Amino acid sequence: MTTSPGTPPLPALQDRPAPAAPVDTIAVSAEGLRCSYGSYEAVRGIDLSIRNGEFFALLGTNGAGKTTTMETLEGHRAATSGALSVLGADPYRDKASIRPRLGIMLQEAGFADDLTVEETCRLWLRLSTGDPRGRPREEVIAQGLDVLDLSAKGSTRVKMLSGGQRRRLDLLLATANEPDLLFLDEPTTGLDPESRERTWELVRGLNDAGTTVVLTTHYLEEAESYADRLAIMHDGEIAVDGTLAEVLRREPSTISFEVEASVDVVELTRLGLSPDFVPTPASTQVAVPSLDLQQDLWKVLSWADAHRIRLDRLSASEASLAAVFHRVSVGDAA
Ligand SMILES: Nc1ncnc2c1ncn2[C@@H]1O[C@H](COP(=O)(O)OP(=O)(O)OP(=O)(O)O)[C@@H](O)[C@H]1O
Repeated sequence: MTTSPGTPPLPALQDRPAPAAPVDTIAVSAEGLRCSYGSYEAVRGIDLSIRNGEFFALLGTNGAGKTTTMETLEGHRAATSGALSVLGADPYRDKASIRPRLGIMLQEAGFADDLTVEETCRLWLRLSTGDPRGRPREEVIAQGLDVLDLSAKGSTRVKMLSGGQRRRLDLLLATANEPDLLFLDEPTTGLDPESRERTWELVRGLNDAGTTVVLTTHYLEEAESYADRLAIMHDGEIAVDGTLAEVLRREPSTISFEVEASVDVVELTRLGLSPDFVPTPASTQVAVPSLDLQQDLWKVLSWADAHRIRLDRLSASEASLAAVFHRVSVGDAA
C-alpha cells in the first residue's frame, strides 16, 4: 500500500482503539411476549426494545408482571408465546451461550449462610471464568468490595450481615463479570441512603462503560435520575413507555397563580385553554392544567398583560412521574 506525502500512516492494528460498543444495536427485543402461571396470564403481550448501552427502567404496580418479565428475559422461565431475543439469542433455549455475558440480581439472593464474605467471593471466582473486559476478576471484586463498603466485612459470615450488606454483596457478585447486560430486580429495596448511593455509583460506572441495564424499582426517583427510557406496567401490560420527557408529556402540566378578588377568572375560559380547566368564580387562586405548557403560558401571560392583571406566585410545573404512575395504576378504575 502506498500513502501520499502528508497522509499519516494508519496505526498498526494493535495500536488502534478498541471499537466502541455497537450503537443502536438491540440488546433485548420482545414482541407480543406472554407468560402464564397455569391458567393465570401474568404478562399479556408486551413489546420491548432495549438498545445496547441503554439504561432501561421497568416500573409498575405490585403484581404488574415486572418480575415475571425479568425472569423470562433472564432465561429463568419460558415465555408462553411471543418472540424474544436477548443478546441475539433465545434466553431460555440458549441460556448457556449468553449466561457469561449476563449479570442478574434477583429480589432474593441464594448465598451459603455459613461462608464468610471472603469465602463467598472466592467461591464465585472459582465458579466463574474469564477476566471481564481484560481486568483480572480479583481486582474487580476487590474494587467492588471497596465501592460497596464491604472491604471490612471479609471475615464476617454471610448470615451475620445486615439485610443491606447482603444486598450489596449480591450486587457485587451479579456485576463482577462486568456483564454486557445487567438485570437488577429492586436492587435498593431496604438500603439506607448511603448504600443506595454506593449501589448507583457501581451501576452507573458499568453503564458508562457500556453495560446495558434493565432495572425494576419502586423508587420512581431512581428511574427519573438514571433511566434513558422507562416503561410502566399494569396488569401484565405496558401502559406507558418512552423517555422520561415523553412519559411526562402524557400528563398535564400545571400553571398556577393568584389574582386579586376583583379579577374575573371565568374570563380565562375564553382563551382556548384545556377543556379540563374549570375556574371557580370569584376565586383568587387559579390552577390551569395544560398539555401544551409553552402555548398556554403565552395565552395566560398575554391575557394578564392586556388587562393589566398582576399574577402573584406564578408558577408553571410539568407533571411528575408519580402523577403518571398514579394515573396508570388507577386508570382502569377511573
Ligand atoms: N409462581 C407463581 N404462581 C402463580 N402466580 C404467580 C407466581 N408468581 C407470580 N404470580 C402472579 O403473577 C402476577 C405478576 O407477578 P410479578 O411477581 O411478576 O409482579 P411484580 O410486578 O414483580 O410485582 P411486585 O412489584 O409486587 O414485585 C401476580 O399477580 C402474581 O400473583
